[in-house]
Amino acid sequence: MSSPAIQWYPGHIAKAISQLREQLQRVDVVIEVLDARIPLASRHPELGQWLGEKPRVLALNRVDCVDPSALKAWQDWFTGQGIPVYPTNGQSGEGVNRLKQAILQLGQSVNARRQQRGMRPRAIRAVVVGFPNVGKSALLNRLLGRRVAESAARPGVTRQLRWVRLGGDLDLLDSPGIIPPLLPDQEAATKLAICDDIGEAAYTPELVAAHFLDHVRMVHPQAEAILQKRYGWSAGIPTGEVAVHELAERHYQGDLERAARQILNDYRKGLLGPLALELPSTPQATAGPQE
Ligand SMILES: Nc1nc2c(ncn2[C@@H]2O[C@H](COP(=O)(O)OP(=O)(O)OP(=O)(O)O)[C@@H](O)[C@H]2O)c(=O)[nH]1
Repeated sequence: MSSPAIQWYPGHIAKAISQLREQLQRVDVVIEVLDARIPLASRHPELGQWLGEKPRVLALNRVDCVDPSALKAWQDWFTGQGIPVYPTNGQSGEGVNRLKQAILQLGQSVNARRQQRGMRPRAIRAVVVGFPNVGKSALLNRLLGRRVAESAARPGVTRQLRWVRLGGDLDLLDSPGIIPPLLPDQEAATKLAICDDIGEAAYTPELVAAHFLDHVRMVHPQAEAILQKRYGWSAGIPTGEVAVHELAERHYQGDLERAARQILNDYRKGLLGPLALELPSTPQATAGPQE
């Protein structure tokens, strides 16, 4: 099935990216936040170039939204590529201490250099970057142990770069979700839409929900039974498109958009269970992350 056409680039993002690139000079460590359901689709393709040799850690956030075997597979996959990755849950705080230790450890060389020059140690400066709605603000709050950034269940909440300095061992720069100006990989863009990691204005829910149903049944053989149980579908519904139509007819007086939103929201809220949309064994993983 071909992916629905998706394009999204809100006005504030271009400005945020140029400010972010400016601020990177002042930063010791970069925390790149990925959506554990789609670790490849949620990697920003240009970030590697902007960062150069800057120390970086990956936070694989929303670990509660994927099954443990998928999580383990991704940890092994990233580790195998020499990329340190830290599974986190921005809502519960799980994994955040390990992430913080890794950040502080990476930043240690800054204070070692300062000490050599007879200067006093200072807080490590880190920036939290990633696509919209992946959980950057939630993680920032967890890392600082205080609710200082607004975190909400919709993309595009954080609009400006902002340093948060609480006088502890870590200063953090919160940044708006960044996305590339063009999304040439429409398969990846569709996954971002399914996971609510790009704005609703970018896509048609019916097409995205249909794609989700086709995709999730391909990746997880058990999804068929889960979907049948939740939506009362009989066995053998051939395509996601037919399934969305069927649900709309049965429950929403033929309103396809409402049926589609129901399916997408159920997935996003975890009501279909923890289901990763990408696994390292699926073909796209063999190419490795784009840099
Ligand atoms: N289930 C689950 N939800 C999470 C997790 N981390 C964050 N969230 C929720 O995801 C939503 C988005 O989180 P934010 O912290 O606002 O995301 P953001 O990346 O800062 O979003 P933008 O400001 O749009 O760039 C919020 O409702 C969070 O509570 C997680 O690990 N698991």
